[in-house]
Amino acid sequence: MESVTQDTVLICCASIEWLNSQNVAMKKIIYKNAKLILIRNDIREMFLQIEQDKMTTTKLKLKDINVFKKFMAEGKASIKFNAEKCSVYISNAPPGCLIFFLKTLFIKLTKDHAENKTISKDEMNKKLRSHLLSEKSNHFEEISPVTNAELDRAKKAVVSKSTVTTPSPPASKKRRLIDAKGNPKAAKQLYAPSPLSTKSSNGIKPDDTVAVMEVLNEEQNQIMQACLSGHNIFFTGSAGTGKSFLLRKIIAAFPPDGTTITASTGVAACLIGGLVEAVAREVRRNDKPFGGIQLIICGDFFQLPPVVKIDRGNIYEYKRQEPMKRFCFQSKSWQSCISRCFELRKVYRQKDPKFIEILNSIRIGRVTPEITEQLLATARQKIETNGILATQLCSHTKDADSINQNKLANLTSAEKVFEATDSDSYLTKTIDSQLPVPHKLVLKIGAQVMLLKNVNLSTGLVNGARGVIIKYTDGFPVVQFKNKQEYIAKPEKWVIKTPTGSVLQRKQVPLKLAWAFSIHKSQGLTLDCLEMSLSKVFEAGQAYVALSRAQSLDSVRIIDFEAKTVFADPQVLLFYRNFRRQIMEVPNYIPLGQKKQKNDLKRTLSGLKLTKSIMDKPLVTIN
Ligand SMILES: Nc1ncnc2c1ncn2[C@@H]1O[C@H](COP(=O)(O)OP(=O)(O)OP(=O)(O)O)[C@@H](O)[C@H]1O
Repeated sequence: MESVTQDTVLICCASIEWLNSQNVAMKKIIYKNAKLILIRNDIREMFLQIEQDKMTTTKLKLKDINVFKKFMAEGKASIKFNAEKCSVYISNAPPGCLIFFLKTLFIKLTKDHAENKTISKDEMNKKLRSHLLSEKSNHFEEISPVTNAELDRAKKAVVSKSTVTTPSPPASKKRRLIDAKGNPKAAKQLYAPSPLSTKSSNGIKPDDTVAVMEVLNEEQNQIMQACLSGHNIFFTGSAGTGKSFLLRKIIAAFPPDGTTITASTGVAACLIGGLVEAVAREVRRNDKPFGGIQLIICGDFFQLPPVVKIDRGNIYEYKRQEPMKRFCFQSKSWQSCISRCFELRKVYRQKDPKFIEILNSIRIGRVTPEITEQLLATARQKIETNGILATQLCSHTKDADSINQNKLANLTSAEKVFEATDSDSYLTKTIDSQLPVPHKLVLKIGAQVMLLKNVNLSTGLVNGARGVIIKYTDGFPVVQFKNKQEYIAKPEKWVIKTPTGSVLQRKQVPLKLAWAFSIHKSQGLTLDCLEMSLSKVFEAGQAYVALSRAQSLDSVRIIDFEAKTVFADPQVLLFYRNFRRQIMEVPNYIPLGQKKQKNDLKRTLSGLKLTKSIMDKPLVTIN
């Protein structure tokens, strides 16, 4: 399917249904590969044009409409045209594109509504009359990009709840998250910039809103463009370089029906690399790798390796070899399947270059006496503020679970249980294994918790923010965060797609007990205030994962540390050494964030004639 990045065009499936006066469906047209375009006529009325193969075209006037966008994240929405008595049902749209398409629609209609208010009825009639009498044929053009002024006006319209001609559902029906002081949650979704561009594709100049922080950087944008042009991609990068952030944007840029999300570095990926790759070619009768299915693989192999069960009779056991193959880059088809590799270089989670240097060194298993000294010096620092205790990161899950249970039991306040609503109650365990949010959440006043959703980036209410339960309001827990912000935690929705393509959903209060986590469970998180004991870590990359959750050395307390427990998997070190070499030798391996230098590309690195720029990078060193 063609990928389009403008916010005024949407590629999706669309069906249009017309009703008669008794609200019975009279006619239905289905467009499997529809192109929806926002257009205007000569008198600036807005229309939705629906076409397929530039042949069949339907134009519907965007006036007196209702937009239903509850399932936008699944690539679905519908627009009801009240005057025409018809509805357009959109499905299989890339969710990111759908959000921006509807956002543009909303902003433009808000602007038109404001302008129409200032034009008298007489003026309007005059305009209409001259249009009808004009001999020119009816002329349509695509609407212009959203401007700053339009954006500002639309924001004000949201705040003042003006909804007369806006495409949003009625204000009373809108889900409004409020903070404990009764302030509405920022309407961030409507104003987040396009996930497909480094700056908003609308030409909206970044301002100081929440959205600006979420724009793809140049490195990330290069990867996005490579994905959109259909290449098989592998992208990597150290902790905090935005791999998960980018992956979410990539997922949002593809139509949901043809997109499956699976484990990236795990055993599943290994198996896929061998057996399923061949099956895919056979089934699809296509000799290209994976039968032509586009692969986008992302991960940092220096972080925790996949957990491999090696019991007798286990399906992973039968092909076990020494050394054990547990990374997807070890599979036979890796070289043939992946056509482009990228490495993200800009670290976002940490700002302090010294801390980043320490982390880079630990990542490859290298610990100097200075690093040990710096880490051990944190044992004495006080990191607790405003009643928020440090989260303890444990090397073993059972230690973390027992800390949380004991601490909760020690609180004297009454217990309150929050049960999730799952779309399929028989699949609760499957949902549990895929989501961070528990099915059953037991809280008490005084419980230390962590937020599991981005609620408001500008006020620091983000995934991973640490807080404490201070009271209940309307039955919902009120959390006070480290920065003293208060927030009423109402149920939020999580949607996951299983490998078979079915969609599962959970609604739950977005909190989790946070006195302690296992290091394995902390993967992927950014944490506020951390305490860890690193003398018992047992796995390659485990110390690196634990330490790299922190944003700075000031927010972490390392109780004990032994250099010998820090190590990297030799196979991973080898992979990255070759990866770096290939980056310099083969144009398909793209070093991001630096200009390609002709000489560098020509220069071969055999005989270890490494260029200075490579020598400076810790990844090429094997201890
Ligand atoms: N382009 C960007 N602009 C602003 N913030 C960004 C950008 N990219 C990523 N971030 C932020 O950086 C932080 C780390 O991102 P993310 O968790 O995606 O990193 P990661 O590479 O997946 O880390 P890890 O490997 O440790 O899981 C997040 O808070 C994310 O919002």
